[in-house]
Amino acid sequence: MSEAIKAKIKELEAEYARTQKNKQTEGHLGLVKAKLAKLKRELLEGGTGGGGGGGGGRGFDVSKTGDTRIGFVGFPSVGKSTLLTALTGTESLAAAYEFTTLTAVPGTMTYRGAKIQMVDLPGIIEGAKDGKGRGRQVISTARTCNMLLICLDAMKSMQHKKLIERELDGFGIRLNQEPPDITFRKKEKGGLNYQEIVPQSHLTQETCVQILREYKVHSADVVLRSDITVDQFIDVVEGNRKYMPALYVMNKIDQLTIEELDIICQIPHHVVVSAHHRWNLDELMEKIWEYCNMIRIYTKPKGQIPDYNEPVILHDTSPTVEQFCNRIHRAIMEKGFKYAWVWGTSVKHQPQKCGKDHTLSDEDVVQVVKGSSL
Ligand SMILES: Nc1nc2c(ncn2[C@@H]2O[C@H](COP(=O)(O)OP(=O)(O)OP(=O)(O)O)[C@@H](O)[C@H]2O)c(=O)[nH]1
Ligand SMILES: [K+]
Ligand SMILES: [Mg+2]
Repeated sequence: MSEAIKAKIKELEAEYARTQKNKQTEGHLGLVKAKLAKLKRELLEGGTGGGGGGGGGRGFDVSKTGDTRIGFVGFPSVGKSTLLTALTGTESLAAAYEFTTLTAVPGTMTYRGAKIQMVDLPGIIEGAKDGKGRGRQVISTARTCNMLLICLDAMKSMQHKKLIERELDGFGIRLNQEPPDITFRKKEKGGLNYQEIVPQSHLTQETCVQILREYKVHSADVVLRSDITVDQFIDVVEGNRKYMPALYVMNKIDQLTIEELDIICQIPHHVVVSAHHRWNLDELMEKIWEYCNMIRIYTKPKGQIPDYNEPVILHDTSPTVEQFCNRIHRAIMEKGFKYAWVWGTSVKHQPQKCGKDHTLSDEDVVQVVKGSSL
């Protein structure tokens, strides 16, 4: 069954490769891509060892603790375990042979009051997403993280970066990409309502119709608010994509010359480190904080001083009071939230009475006032 799917994928990939890319063929190519996306999903969901659904495959059984979870992904022996030990103090066996780490090893650290869980993972190899090694388990666990550290050996070919990206991409993980700004809503009837708010350089109504037909969707609202690619459109139709921030951690820089270092520094989203010598880990943490969009909000119980030791961590550049409340307890918004007193840079007056839609800033202090407490 999976052999048949793989053969069909090969056939479609060949067709895609030999078709000229121009305006006339765009619709057809879109259709080929949609067919490919569908088949690849079937392959992932149907393969051995996978739990099916939710992107296919089951991750390692590591309970999530703390505010933020960061996963280490990379080829064998790039130094993931050495890095985990250097950052968290949790001993994860490191050695000069490949596949030293065979399961997920969590470690924790506190940074600027946030409790960060770091998860060292087994090395992955090419073909991981199709079930090679523990790849699918690794990538499934990676999907549960707030952010990924793509660990690379700075001495090795940068081809490895591409290979890792392809493996993650094949599992529905989109690195350092925003979800496309479009509305896609399936309907019972009424045909396709296609609207371009922004002119499209890749997608046309015809391509859109063809792709949706492949998914047996005949009626839908499609509103395009940004200029997107055919692949991005298919992502939205497929659903279940995971958009994650990622940093490329270029390890073992102690082995490089200055000239080699200069070249590596051109890679976007990179941080150079030496896990072994603990070089540049400060910058790594600084960047992790930035990439995870971490914001600290201090809670202030009525009549008490704010709790500056245990900030509530939100992962958003502009979180609202409502998001803050939901992070503490779901029931707050449902049961009697009236307003919040807010101190800090997000407000003019100290304190200021704010509604649920008010946008908070890093290090604001918030006191929630509930109806029942009056
Ligand atoms: N020179 C140098 N060697 C390093 C550095 N970090 C790790 N190593 C070495 O690289 C080898 C592999 O390190 P590990 O931490 O086991 O690598 P890993 O990525 O966890 O490997 P697997 O678990 O097998 O996938 C070990 O011999 C480490 O001592 C570094 O910054 N510089
Ligand atoms: K190793
Ligand atoms: Mg390891």
